[in-house]
Amino acid sequence: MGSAVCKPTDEAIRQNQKIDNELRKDEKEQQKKIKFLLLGISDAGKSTIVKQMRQIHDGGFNDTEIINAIFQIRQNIIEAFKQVSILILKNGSKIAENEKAVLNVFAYETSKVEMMNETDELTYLNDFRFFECIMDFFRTNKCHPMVPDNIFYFFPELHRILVTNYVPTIQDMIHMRATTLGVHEISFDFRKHVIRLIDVGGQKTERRKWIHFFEGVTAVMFVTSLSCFDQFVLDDTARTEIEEEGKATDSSNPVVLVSWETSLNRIENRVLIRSASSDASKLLNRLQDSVELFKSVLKNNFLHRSCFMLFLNKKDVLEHKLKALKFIDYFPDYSKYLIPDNQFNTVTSYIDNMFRKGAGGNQKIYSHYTQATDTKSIDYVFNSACDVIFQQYLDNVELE
Ligand SMILES: Nc1nc2c(ncn2[C@@H]2O[C@H](COP(=O)(O)OP(=O)(O)OP(=O)(O)O)[C@@H](O)[C@H]2O)c(=O)[nH]1
Ligand SMILES: [Mg+2]
Repeated sequence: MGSAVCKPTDEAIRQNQKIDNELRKDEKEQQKKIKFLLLGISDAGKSTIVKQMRQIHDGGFNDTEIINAIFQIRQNIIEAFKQVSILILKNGSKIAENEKAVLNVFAYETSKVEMMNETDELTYLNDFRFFECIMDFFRTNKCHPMVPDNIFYFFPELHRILVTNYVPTIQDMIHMRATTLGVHEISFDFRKHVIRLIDVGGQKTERRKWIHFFEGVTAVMFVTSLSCFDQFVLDDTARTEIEEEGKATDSSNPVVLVSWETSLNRIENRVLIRSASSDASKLLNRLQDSVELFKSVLKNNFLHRSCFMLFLNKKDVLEHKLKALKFIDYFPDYSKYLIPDNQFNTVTSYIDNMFRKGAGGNQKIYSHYTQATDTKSIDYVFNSACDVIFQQYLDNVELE
């Protein structure tokens, strides 16, 4: 008795082939996808790089984003004015009484400004920008550790921005600050590949989410701010102590006395200025924090096959800062370095070395000095970084 073999019909064969082809196509598509992870401390410039990539490769911003930006940018301006007001009031310089009253509103009752109707708010902001003390602040400062960097771009543009029919330009969108919460992804075609670019929040509370995205990462783009060498945050122990004891507003506490919340992020970072009275042991330099973070990312087992790109960002802000501040005052060890002058090239090479010291012998790190707000230069740097990443990626694929 012969066994009955069920012969597949032509239709079934065709269906099978179709499924096989689709699976192969999916596999190829997947291989073409390259995963880039942007990591780094808060305010380093990660999201700014994403915005530039969207602008260059992904059709730019849509209308809804542009409308939202009108309010976000105005909020950025109010927050910056708050910091500037606090600085001027603390400085104790002579100010006219009527101006002092307005400075006090910006410094300590910002919500009053935020609650105004649009016309009143715009008038209030427009009057404020012509105060002698405010104009003087922006005449003498091109950056300040307590004041968000973007206000130095926005201030000369306020005549255009503080009007009812304001429409943000692309440059305005790039300079706008919005702290990243959660994890965001964009993808775009690049050469023969699809790049998945993942942006995370850099605040300490956000960092615990990162690990969930570490698998299959082709390249880590670690972004750091070169210019944060004069900024401090409370170290973890001090922050816990202060928060637990509810002393956040106690002016007798020497650390809190010099702490002012900035728009860097409203949730957890208080950026501090070191003062003679501050307890240095409780302060963590933000550049040092960034170096430590880089070391811990490098050590992560999930990332041992990833390519590491270090973007030493905000080079324009660093250049300004070095005209007013001595790097050695913040990093005394710099005195032992080659020729420890205050020149941009020497300082940046020292900073680059600080990051490299954390790398193991066989881990290659490619670094770039960047200004993420400059579209042309970030496009150029991104392309050069991709040349290396793709080469390493193809070498790895061949080895598999
Ligand atoms: N002048 C200057 N400003 C920059 C540069 N890069 C970024 N910025 C500004 O710095 C601010 C912070 O940049 P973001 O890209 O939001 O920083 P981030 O790393 O995403 O910060 P988190 O989302 O908090 O992790 C924004 O206002 C940017 O416009 C730069 O190279 N030069
Ligand atoms: Mg961000």
